[in-house]
Amino acid sequence: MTSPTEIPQRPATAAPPAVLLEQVRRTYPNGGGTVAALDGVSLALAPGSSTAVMGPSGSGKSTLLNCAAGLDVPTSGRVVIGGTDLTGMHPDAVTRLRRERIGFVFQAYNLVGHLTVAENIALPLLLGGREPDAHLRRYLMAAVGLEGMEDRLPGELSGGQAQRVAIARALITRPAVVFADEPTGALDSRTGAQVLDVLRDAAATLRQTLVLVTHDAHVAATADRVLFLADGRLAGHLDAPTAEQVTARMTGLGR
Ligand SMILES: Nc1ncnc2c1ncn2[C@@H]1O[C@H](COP(=O)(O)OP(=O)(O)OP(=O)(O)O)[C@@H](O)[C@H]1O
Repeated sequence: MTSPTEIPQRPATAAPPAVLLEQVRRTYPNGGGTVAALDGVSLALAPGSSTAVMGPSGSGKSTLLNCAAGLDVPTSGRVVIGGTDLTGMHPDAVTRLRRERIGFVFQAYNLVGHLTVAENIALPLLLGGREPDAHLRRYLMAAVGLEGMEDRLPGELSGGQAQRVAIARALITRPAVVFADEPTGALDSRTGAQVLDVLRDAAATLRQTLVLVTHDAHVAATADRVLFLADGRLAGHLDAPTAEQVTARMTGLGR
């Protein structure tokens, strides 16, 4: 098993925010008018920090993640990833930036059914014309507890194992920022907790910035900061909170 300390680290520099949002607004057509899924959200996330995003259903959490990760385009406002402004960028350039600097873990795993575990993990690199780093791949397989399962197909995996593959796939490009949208939402609570430990430990080892949407106060309480959304707007934050504090704040938001 490869020691995490053998993985080359990103240099610690006085870097710009890993993620910067300025007055981000995203509207969708709704009947004759529009609905604002995000209504002027501004935030800055420090490199290497972990942030949980919480809020009632429909408050804009997924829209926030999708806009911040370049998967969706704000109607107005700016998204800046590690100093690179996505505003007005050609979609191909956004795709490249996403492949190189952003990892995304979805609730539904989104693995490619006819590719093996090893092929799924290597996919983001192969799509970008890069070869997987064998050393990092071995480290990630061990870190997510999938050693020996390289040749399995997604259909032969449990939900927890599939999400571990998705995590390894999100980290194989050594992204600066990892976004996870309810990554444990489809798992039982014990498996979910294990998968989350894997994600947190690997992100910390690789010094990645982690942004996580969750409905679980215990999960949120493991982050450095919890951001609360209501009706598409930021409705406060808590730093290093307990699960009880998070639950109390969510209750205050009407959940
Ligand atoms: N593609 C879309 N077209 C129209 N409306 C949308 C679209 N995507 C999201 N919305 C609306 O925007 C609002 C925010 O949705 P979003 O999925 O971001 O919320 P959420 O907080 O992630 O919700 P949940 O916790 O239920 O997943 C909701 O009112 C939703 O109906």
